[in-house]
Amino acid sequence: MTATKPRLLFATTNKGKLRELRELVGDAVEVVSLADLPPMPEPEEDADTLEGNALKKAREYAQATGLPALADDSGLFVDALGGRPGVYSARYAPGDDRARYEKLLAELAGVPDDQRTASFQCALALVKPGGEARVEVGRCDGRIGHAPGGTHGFGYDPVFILPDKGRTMAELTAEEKSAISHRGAAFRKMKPHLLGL
Ligand SMILES: O=P(O)(O)OP(=O)(O)OP(=O)(O)OC[C@H]1O[C@@H](n2cnc3c(O)ncnc32)[C@H](O)[C@@H]1O
Ligand SMILES: [Mg+2]
Repeated sequence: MTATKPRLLFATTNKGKLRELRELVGDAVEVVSLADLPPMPEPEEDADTLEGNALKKAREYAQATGLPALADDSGLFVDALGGRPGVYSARYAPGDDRARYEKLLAELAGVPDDQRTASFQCALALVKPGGEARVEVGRCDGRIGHAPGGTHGFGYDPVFILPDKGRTMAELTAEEKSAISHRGAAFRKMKPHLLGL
């Protein structure tokens, strides 16, 4: 007899996140994405923490669909900018990912290497249809380069250097990224709770 796999909504509009989360979860659950459902309004990300926004997104999508929902709120925290863009990373500059990392490089022009430290941080929230909620966080430390490099990943990956590897996040394979990333770290803490759905 085969048990039915739990269904889980990956509540994100970001294709890069969706790809990474799908690979992380493997075939343990049946993944539903927003693209599989009728269009619904995007939650307003007006909390002042990643945890708050992740919970808000997961709650609203779980309520709207009746499915357990996993949402991700993440950002890049740059020490020389007092932690900016942080929780506002998606809204740091209008346009695409490239416009945002180009603005970051411009803002950091002239800042020496030892002051270019930064961290990617991720909050994952799981909300069940009954409202039960859980949040897990993950973090990855590195520094901002002087020019983009690499074609993998998404977002700010081309300008985020892993000092131990001497490569940017966008120069890693998907597997290498997930093994060390903020999202991979948060996911590994969340995984047991996904299997218990
Ligand atoms: O809210 P959803 O629909 O999930 O999608 P989003 O792209 O708006 O996601 P966020 O609100 O969490 O904003 C995160 C920002 O940080 C960037 N980001 C998140 N994770 C990243 C990663 O692993 N590598 C590079 N950039 C990342 C991403 O490109 C966004 O600009
Ligand atoms: Mg967003």
